[in-house]
Amino acid sequence: MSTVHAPTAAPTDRCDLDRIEDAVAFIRTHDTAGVLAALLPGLDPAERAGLAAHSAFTHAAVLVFPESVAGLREELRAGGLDVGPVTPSVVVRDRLARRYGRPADTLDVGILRAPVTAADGRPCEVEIFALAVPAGAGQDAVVAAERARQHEAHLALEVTRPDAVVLAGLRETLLTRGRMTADGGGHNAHEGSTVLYFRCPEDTGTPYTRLELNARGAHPGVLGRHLGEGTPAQSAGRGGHDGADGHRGPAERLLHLMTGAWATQALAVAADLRLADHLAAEPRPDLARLADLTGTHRESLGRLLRYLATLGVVTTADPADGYLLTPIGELLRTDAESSLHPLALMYGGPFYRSFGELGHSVRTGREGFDHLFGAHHFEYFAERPELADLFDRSMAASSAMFGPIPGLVDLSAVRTVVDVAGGNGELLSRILRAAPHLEGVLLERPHAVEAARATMAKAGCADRCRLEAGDFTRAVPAGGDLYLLSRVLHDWDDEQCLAILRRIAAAMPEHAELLVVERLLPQDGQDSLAVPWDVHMLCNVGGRERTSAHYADLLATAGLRLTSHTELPLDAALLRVRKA
Ligand SMILES: C[S@@+](CC[C@H](N)C(=O)[O-])C[C@H]1O[C@@H](n2cnc3c(N)ncnc32)[C@H](O)[C@@H]1O
Repeated sequence: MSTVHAPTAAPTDRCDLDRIEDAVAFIRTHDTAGVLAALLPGLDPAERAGLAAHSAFTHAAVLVFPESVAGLREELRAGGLDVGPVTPSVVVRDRLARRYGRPADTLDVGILRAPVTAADGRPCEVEIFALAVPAGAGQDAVVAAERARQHEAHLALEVTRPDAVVLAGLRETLLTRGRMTADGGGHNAHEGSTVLYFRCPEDTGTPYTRLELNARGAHPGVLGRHLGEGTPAQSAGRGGHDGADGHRGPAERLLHLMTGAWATQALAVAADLRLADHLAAEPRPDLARLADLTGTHRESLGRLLRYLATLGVVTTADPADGYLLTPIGELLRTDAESSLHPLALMYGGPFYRSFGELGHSVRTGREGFDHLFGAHHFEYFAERPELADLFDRSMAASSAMFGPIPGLVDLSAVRTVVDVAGGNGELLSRILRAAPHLEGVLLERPHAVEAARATMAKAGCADRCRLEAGDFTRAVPAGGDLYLLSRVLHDWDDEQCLAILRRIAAAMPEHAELLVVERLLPQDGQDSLAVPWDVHMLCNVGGRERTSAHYADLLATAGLRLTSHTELPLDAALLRVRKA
């Protein structure tokens, strides 16, 4: 296929056809070694050659959204791609259903496969997952989020002579040297094969976010270890990194869990010393140089760096050659986009001290923060400008979760957006920037309004945004077309949430929509950042994380209706709400 041409009045969106075309071009220009170089830029040539000797590139996969899967097949065939018959996809359909809280039977996902020759002349395939989106199907949010995040785009390797030792070695190299994360897998008894899924590091520079490693036969030992590896959140939570924990016994794992607070403090000290900034400013500074730059005790700093290396924050082949930041460590730079530097100081500072009062919270149901500091954290921070500023910057640190929101909502008919407790204005400014016809109103407590003013000015939206100092339990600005309530409800118990939601419902005109951003507790015991953050809310704030069903109940009691929810980055979700 030279180009995928959409026929006139093509039902399939051009961007989807481009994505397929890109996948075909990727296959044609890559052999196995090329795929490994693209996905694993951190590997040295010998490691890459070792992997390439035992595996072969088999396919590139993308997810697209035609009006009909059969129609897409015809378009692709007309464009010269030799597409085989459509087969239904259960795995991707169920993943989409779980991700977006939709019934699986409302999602029609088919698989199309077409042969494409790889750069080395070997036969490969492009694998096209197609979710049929007929006009008016109400799948806009799913389509927008998947196009933005490309969860299903992946590359696949086949282990050429699979045995348990080879498979274990490949897996180990991908996890430890390739900085990939275990992301599930399974044994298909019907096909007699084992598949291990990996999530790629974020800096690969390809649109492919996952790698699939297929091996003929059953490999229960390797598969069991891979499944036990868990998600990145679990790995971070237990203080280990990469694949190392998969090989630890129960006592070692428990010791790592028990000493998680040491990792919190090591990160906070690294942040306080601005180690990441120093490591980024010079090529591979060595220990003596870093000790000079940070004014620290050289030998002790070396010991801290060794610990940070085991946490996956810095790396060094030999300390004498100097230290480098890993992609995780890069996020501690103060100038990184969505830098987590302020959060490292917050979780290692005031919230570290108050988390020591968790026992009090569990025994009494009351906040550990108030028990230690004598005031609710909002009051305590409000009276201490330095802490209030750190809190605002901490909230901004996880604002990556807001990225897809302007693309998920049709803003064309909206005129006024009201952000209730909008914090430093990060979310509202992103929405105002995305649609220059919009006017914004941001309600905040008096001490927080100045931070929002600075954000609006920086975003060039100051003249389109009114800042109101006020209290959402007393009044919420009326007459908006779109209301935002981001990371507010989790700060409060159900009774207080109802008071806030009733104020908002009273202020909303009939046509208005409310967007709620929160982390959702999983209903099925799965891992999510919402789970540890729920305990943080209990101890430090007096609020809680909730399931979508819990939010739906609260909203209904306040005269509102949850219409859908969509995944956002960092395990957050966008809940879309209308008046009941
Ligand atoms: C967790 S922050 C979320 C900020 C912002 N919406 C975001 O997602 O970044 C909660 C915000 O609620 C504000 N807040 C707390 N009580 C309030 C009240 N009674 N009226 C208005 N805002 C309040 C706080 O000042 C804080 O900025």
